[in-house]
Amino acid sequence: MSQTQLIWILSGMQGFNAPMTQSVQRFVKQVGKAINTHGLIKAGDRVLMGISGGKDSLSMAYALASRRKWLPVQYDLQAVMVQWREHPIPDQELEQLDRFFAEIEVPFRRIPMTMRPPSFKGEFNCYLCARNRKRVLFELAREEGWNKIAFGHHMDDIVETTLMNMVVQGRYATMKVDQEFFDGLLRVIRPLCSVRESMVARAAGSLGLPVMGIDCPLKEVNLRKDIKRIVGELSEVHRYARENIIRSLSNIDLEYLPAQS
Ligand SMILES: Nc1ncnc2c1ncn2[C@@H]1O[C@H](COP(=O)(O)OP(=O)(O)OP(=O)(O)O)[C@@H](O)[C@H]1O
Repeated sequence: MSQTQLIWILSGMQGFNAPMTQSVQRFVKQVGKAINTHGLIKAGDRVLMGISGGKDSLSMAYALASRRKWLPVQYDLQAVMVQWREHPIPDQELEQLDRFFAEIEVPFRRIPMTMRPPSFKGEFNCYLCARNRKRVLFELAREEGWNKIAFGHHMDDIVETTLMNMVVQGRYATMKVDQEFFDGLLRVIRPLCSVRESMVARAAGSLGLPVMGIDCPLKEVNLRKDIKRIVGELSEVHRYARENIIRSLSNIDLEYLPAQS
């Protein structure tokens, strides 16, 4: 057996602990930059990571777990998936997730929940789903003393939310990178805030993360999909359109605001 073959076999055995490829290194570095710029994770923090099984939250888990290995700053991590009974996940996918989290040494919990209680009569939508999931995670954090909840929203999510608020609600508002709740007892953080979706996708692909095919009947029809296409078109007009939309959120020139009608 040649030396190269041996290295290849050994790195395969290391799985998610194998040396990082360049695209993964770039991704983890960009996450670290956002964490440092916004002071998102500090020594002693207890961080609950919301895991959907999609590429974003799994990549986030990988980045936060990897950084913890080489940083002098220590923090606790736990991964939690709110598992909707209405959308059962195949056993094989669950096993792959369990294996991934065991390898990156992060405890992983699944909390089975019902999306629509029998008392619910209205029409279900993405907003209600996200609100239910947040409620479950907030309750868990309060009961167990986790002081931060991390979500895998990336730069494109933030840009899309900004445009959706402008177009649909006539509001210039966005998701916060670091949001305080209950007088600062709990904070919601978004460590992927300055990473483009394309960079997350490249890292997830290169790592071979066990990304689940999420079985949501609303995912192909929602408004976000249209806005995503428009953001893509804007970035063809200007390659830094996404970054500039984000910058504009803290660079508002009030002089140009029209009088309120
Ligand atoms: N079922 C869930 N349980 C726990 N956290 C969740 C769940 N679904 C979503 N989240 C958290 O909320 C974030 C945003 O959710 P959204 O449904 O918008 O996912 P997304 O942008 O497609 O990201 P992902 O690729 O992680 O699924 C996720 O990145 C994750 O951190």
